[in-house]
Amino acid sequence: MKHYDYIIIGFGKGGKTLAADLAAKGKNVAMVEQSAEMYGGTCINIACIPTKILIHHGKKEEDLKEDKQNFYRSSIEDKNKVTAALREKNYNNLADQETVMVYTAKASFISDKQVHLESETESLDLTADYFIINTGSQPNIPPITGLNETNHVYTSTELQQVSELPEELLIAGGGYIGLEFASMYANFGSNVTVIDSSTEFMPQEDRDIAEEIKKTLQAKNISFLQGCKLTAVSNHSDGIKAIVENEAGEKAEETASALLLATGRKPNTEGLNLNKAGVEIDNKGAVIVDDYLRTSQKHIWAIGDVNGGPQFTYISLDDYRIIRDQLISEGTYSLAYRKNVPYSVFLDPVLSHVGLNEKKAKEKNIDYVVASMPAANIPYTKINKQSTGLLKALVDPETKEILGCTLFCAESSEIINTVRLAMEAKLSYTALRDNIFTHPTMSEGLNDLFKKIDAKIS
Ligand SMILES: Cc1cc2nc3c(=O)[nH]c(=O)nc-3n(C[C@H](O)[C@H](O)[C@H](O)COP(=O)(O)OP(=O)(O)OC[C@H]3O[C@@H](n4cnc5c(N)ncnc54)[C@H](O)[C@@H]3O)c2cc1C
Ligand SMILES: NC(=O)c1ccc[n+]([C@@H]2O[C@H](COP(=O)([O-])OP(=O)(O)OC[C@H]3O[C@@H](n4cnc5c(N)ncnc54)[C@H](O)[C@@H]3O)[C@@H](O)[C@H]2O)c1
Repeated sequence: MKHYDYIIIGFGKGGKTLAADLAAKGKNVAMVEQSAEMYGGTCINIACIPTKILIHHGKKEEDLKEDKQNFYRSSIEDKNKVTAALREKNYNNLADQETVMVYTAKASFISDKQVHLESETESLDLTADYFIINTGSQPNIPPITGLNETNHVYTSTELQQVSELPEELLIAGGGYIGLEFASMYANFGSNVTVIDSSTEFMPQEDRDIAEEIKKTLQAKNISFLQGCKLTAVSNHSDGIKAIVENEAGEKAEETASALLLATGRKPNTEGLNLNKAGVEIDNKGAVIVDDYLRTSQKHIWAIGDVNGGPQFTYISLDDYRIIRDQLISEGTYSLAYRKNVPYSVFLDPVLSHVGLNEKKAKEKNIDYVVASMPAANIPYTKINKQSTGLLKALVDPETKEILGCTLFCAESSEIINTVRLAMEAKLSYTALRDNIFTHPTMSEGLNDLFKKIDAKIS
């Protein structure tokens, strides 16, 4: 039986980066990926990269989209071309290493030192000293009557494979995927309705930000059925019929050409036989880890979505840093040091956030001053013609440090990283107020946003 120093299960962001580092140190590594369509993991094949390619195409000028079906088809083709190239590059990055073997098979544990690999062509067992579980997450599908008998119902992965633009798209779920897809498909020319079980639109955001976003999405003709659950689906002429139930139990019918299920994602632990390895999971199926991402077995780590942390590619990468530190360096970096995790929701314009907003500051009883500014105040919006949006910043009136920032404006996914760096460095808000930014740019909006704090601080 072949023995490795490390077996990594799942070709995710953290695992593939770790595999390359371990190979550079001369370690023997087996990378096990269940699907030849998934070398490189979720991000490059079915998530961040392909969806952002489509979002980018969707934002192009209207005259290019005159034949919307044709335009959409060519956007899907472009997306497929890029992901295929990335997949190949990711495969070769590891397969070309002398001490790495890539196996295309589904892995499951036999014991805490042995895994079984199963594919259409091979069935074998491997042993290792150490294991990294990096199996990601999968769509969480709530119980919906008629799902298995109904056509034109898709997960985010499946919808990206359909090259026909749905005329009417129903989306169940008003979270990251639901809203990004709503904005994107509306830009491509679909009529979009979002069914969201949450009573509040974007409940985690401050109401002024959420209202600005909702107004912007409604201006794209996106409709919202807030506080409503999708409970049943059936075939209807060339599309689907959906039964939607509000909190009072009243039922309504919606019809559309297609339905996207964007109702959350759950850790991918089914079928791994973790009990045979003595690795514990929680009641949501996530692998239980300590601050160093060690599982209940000290020689087995879990990295990325599967450990139940925030589901972002950059968190999988930061998980990698924690494990790399233990394997290759002094092992001091841990979850305890991870603060101010930013996020960007790729709407049009993008919503980005880091740290506290007013809602969270109030919940935590934290003293703050706040300043806000319309995106239209930034001179660059006269050039990019993207004047929609609102910017907000919270500052600690005692220390003058930045507590948080929400940017709903063009290019906010770039700008937010500067704000986070200032927060991590514990700089005074005046550092951003007075920073020399190039001109004309969206970033220079930070000068004006933080200048507004002056008047709030005595
Ligand atoms: C539509 C969509 C858009 C997204 N957009 C963004 C974004 O813009 N920015 C962002 O930061 N995040 C985004 N995310 C989230 C991000 O994609 C994930 O958080 C990230 O890819 C998770 O990476 P990972 O390292 O946990 O594992 P993954 O990249 O998910 O890799 C897990 C791999 O394990 C394999 N696997 C599973 N079980 C087994 C097994 N038993 N044996 C062998 N192999 C197995 C899977 O096939 C998969 O390739 C998005 C997600 C979705 C669905
Ligand atoms: N830009 C990004 O970084 C990005 C983009 C896409 C996805 N992601 C990641 O992927 C994860 C999964 O995204 P998601 O949007 O699927 O999950 P989510 O948890 O963000 O949102 C799920 C939504 O579904 C709703 N819902 C649940 N059951 C429902 C039902 N029966 N009917 C109607 N609504 C229902 C919930 O109220 C919630 O709003 C996110 O948590 C995020 O971390 C990140």
